[in-house]
Amino acid sequence: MKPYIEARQVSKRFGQHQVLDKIDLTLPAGMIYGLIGPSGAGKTTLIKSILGMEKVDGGTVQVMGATMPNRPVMAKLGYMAQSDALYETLTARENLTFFGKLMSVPKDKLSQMIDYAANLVNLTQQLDQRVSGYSGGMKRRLSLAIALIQDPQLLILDEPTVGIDPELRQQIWAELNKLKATGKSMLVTTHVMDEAERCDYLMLIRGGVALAQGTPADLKRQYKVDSIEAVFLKAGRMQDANHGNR
Ligand SMILES: Nc1ncnc2c1ncn2[C@@H]1O[C@H](COP(=O)(O)OP(=O)(O)OP(=O)(O)O)[C@@H](O)[C@H]1O
Repeated sequence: MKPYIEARQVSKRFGQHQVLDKIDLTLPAGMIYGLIGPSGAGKTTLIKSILGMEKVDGGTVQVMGATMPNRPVMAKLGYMAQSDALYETLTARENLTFFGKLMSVPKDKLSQMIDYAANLVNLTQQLDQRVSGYSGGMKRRLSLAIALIQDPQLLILDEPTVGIDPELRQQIWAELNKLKATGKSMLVTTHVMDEAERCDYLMLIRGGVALAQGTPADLKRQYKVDSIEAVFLKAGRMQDANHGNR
């Protein structure tokens, strides 16, 4: 079976600024892949390049065996962007209905999927409230519910848990793991180190360069430290030292 995502040597520049430098990423079925890095590292640009929303300057990207953008593949994936794109004057239910129809969720399944997705993100009680009255965290949760509405095989989630309280974050991660157990895959960006530890595989990215890639356990072993945060700091110092030597 082809990997869900296969990116080879992806490079991207904005003007003179090299934002991605020869990135390789392979996401097979049944895996949670974490992209972790500081603000401006290139995580969102990598995701947009994978989705075909940014044109790359070098390298190749395939999603489910297709070059993006590709409509049939888009229908099989759920994408949660970093900024919420919601209809503020509509209720959450109306938003979910709109996006469900857009994603061609069968009519007889739509209300069941809305209940499932709303329950997952703990919005069942507020489903019929207008989004304009939602807090930032509630909007994040609704965006996640929308990404799940067509029961996608592949989820691409850009900072899905920003503004979400720790208890609900735990629940969301538990659900992501359940989805994974059914063969679905997720590409998730995060700043939060304990979330990085929950991923099956990580790419540490800084200044558009993949500093390190591996399972959390492998990375800690390789860098001889006991946390992903420490791996990051050590890999970053090594990157700085190499730059200094140039
Ligand atoms: N359309 C654009 N035009 C010019 N520069 C851009 C554009 N989009 C992103 N950049 C630059 O590319 C770099 C990487 O941005 P990107 O949003 O991919 O980082 P990130 O790792 O997702 O950061 P954050 O965690 O803050 O979202 C940044 O320096 C950003 O300013």
